[in-house]
Amino acid sequence: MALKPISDRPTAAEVMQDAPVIPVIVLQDRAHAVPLARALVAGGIRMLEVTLRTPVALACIEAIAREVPEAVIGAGTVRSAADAQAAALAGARFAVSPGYTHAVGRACHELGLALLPGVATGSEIMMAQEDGYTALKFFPALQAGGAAMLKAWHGPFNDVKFCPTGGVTVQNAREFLALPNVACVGGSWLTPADALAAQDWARVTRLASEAAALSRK
Ligand SMILES: O=C(O)C(=O)C[C@H](O)[C@H](O)COP(=O)(O)O
Repeated sequence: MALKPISDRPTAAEVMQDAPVIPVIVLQDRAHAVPLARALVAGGIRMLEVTLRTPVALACIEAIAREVPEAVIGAGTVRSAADAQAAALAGARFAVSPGYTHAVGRACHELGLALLPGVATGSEIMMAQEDGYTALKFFPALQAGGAAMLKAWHGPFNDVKFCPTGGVTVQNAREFLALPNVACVGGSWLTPADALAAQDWARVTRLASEAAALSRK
């Protein structure tokens, strides 16, 4: 299947629309970054979020940006302006944050870095909207109210699109993806720690293909 070309600087909406799932990746080993990214791309998933949770995360982002041009690398767990700057410098083309602050919003805006800000309440949605963000991550999705919460938000916030993340699995993804205000979901299930440790890239490709085939409304 021919994939659509992606701009150098995708918007947050473009990041969310590319595939039904954004993989949330935790890398412990710099050597895993490139083969893992290639395995995901081979399965049809190219918007990749590497979380800034490990000491090798920025080096992994840099390696993927340099060596896997078919992927669009993003940084997750962006919690400060400094995180956003480091991610952009490493080559990240989008950022995902677990919560929202004006400082993170401003930094990403100034860097020209697409941001999917994390929100879990109406007030946080309003803060992000005030700063011009309308493509948001709902985190932690399952724990903060799940699909029922998104249905309730669709009334007052019907101009916002969400990427629910946190507790999403291949089993419950369909329920989220069927909602009109969900553009995609995020999750770590495509890149299980044991598959990475075993360097079982074929398993990652299978999980990615299965995720890429999930249907959206
Ligand atoms: O690291 C971050 O920036 C986060 O916001 C957390 C992740 O999005 C979730 O940990 C993914 O959740 P699971 O798919 O349930 O593992």
